[in-house]
Amino acid sequence: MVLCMTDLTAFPATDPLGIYRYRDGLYAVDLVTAALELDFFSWLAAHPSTLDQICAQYGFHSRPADVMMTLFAANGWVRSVDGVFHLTEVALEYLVASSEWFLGPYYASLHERPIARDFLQVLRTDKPAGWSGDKASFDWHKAMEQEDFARKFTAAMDCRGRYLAQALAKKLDLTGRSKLLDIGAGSGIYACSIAAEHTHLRAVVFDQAPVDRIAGKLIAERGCAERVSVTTGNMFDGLPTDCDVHLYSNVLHDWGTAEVKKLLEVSYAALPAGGLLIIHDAFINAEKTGPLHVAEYSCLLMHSTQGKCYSVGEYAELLSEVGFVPGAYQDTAVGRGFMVAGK
Ligand SMILES: C[S@@+](CC[C@H](N)C(=O)[O-])C[C@H]1O[C@@H](n2cnc3c(N)ncnc32)[C@H](O)[C@@H]1O
Repeated sequence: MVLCMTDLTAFPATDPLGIYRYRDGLYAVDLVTAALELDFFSWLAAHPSTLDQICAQYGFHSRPADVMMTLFAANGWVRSVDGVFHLTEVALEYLVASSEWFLGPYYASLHERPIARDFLQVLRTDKPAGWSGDKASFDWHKAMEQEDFARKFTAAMDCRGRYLAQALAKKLDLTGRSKLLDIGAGSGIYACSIAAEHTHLRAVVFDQAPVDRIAGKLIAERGCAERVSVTTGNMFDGLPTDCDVHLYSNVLHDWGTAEVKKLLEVSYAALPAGGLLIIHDAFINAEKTGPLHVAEYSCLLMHSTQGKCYSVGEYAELLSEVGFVPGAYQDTAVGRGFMVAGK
């Protein structure tokens, strides 16, 4: 019997990197524009500073300021020496107002771009753009409970995952594992692709309404319903206890550190001894100097959610605090990768 009507193990013939990258990196230019509007680089040239000192000087919060400095480090515009950020030669030549090569005025016409304006707010409030203000008070997490928004957003995650999920599935070692829980699964594309690749495995797609219904329909259409089921729930309230593998794919990056830690705790409580946790996401490297693609994507997440792209080191620290034993990080495709941890 054919379990998956769509062949979720087949790989496309060409590399979509450039197409993902325009979408992922869209907001980075607006964060650079916001910093230039504040003449941030001229100040940093005269005052090499730690992240805390930068936050104190500008009234910034550490999450958005960290995303900003990681973007500048990934571009090679700042270098951190013992936690103190210094401008590099290229930034001193082109980003400092007193330099004859200063390019600030070239960006001045971009100051009024809505996302650049938003970034000034997010840096100062730590609130995702539109959440705090009167702009129709858009709340991404609330919007996901509405049928129309959830359908569109889930379709976006699904098509993105069609390629990424296979790249992940092919690299995972799930020997001896029996049941995977895909938490905040969206359409279930990751659970279906992993089940297609690892034919001994069953999977459970865990999400909230109405995404659960959307997922159920797509799983059936893909012919995967025999081994992939759907469970509805709030992931912060507890998880099914009959799975020996947990997957968080592109979920933790939507949340602040406190919520990430809470989700890891919920997973730790639900997994059996010897259980495996997989974080699939876009990771900043341990030194927080890149990759540039991920540093750019982190700008978008910082703008629109409570999260960001966390570094390998930040995840390892949180996992250890909760009791997991963090494992190695591995690249998959288009700036993504995964990290495993054992209970
Ligand atoms: C960014 S999407 C990731 C979807 C999919 N894992 C992927 O990699 O494309 C985040 C998902 O988390 C789900 N989610 C958010 N809050 C949740 C909650 N409290 N309980 C369960 N699922 C939740 C959303 O409905 C959404 O499907």
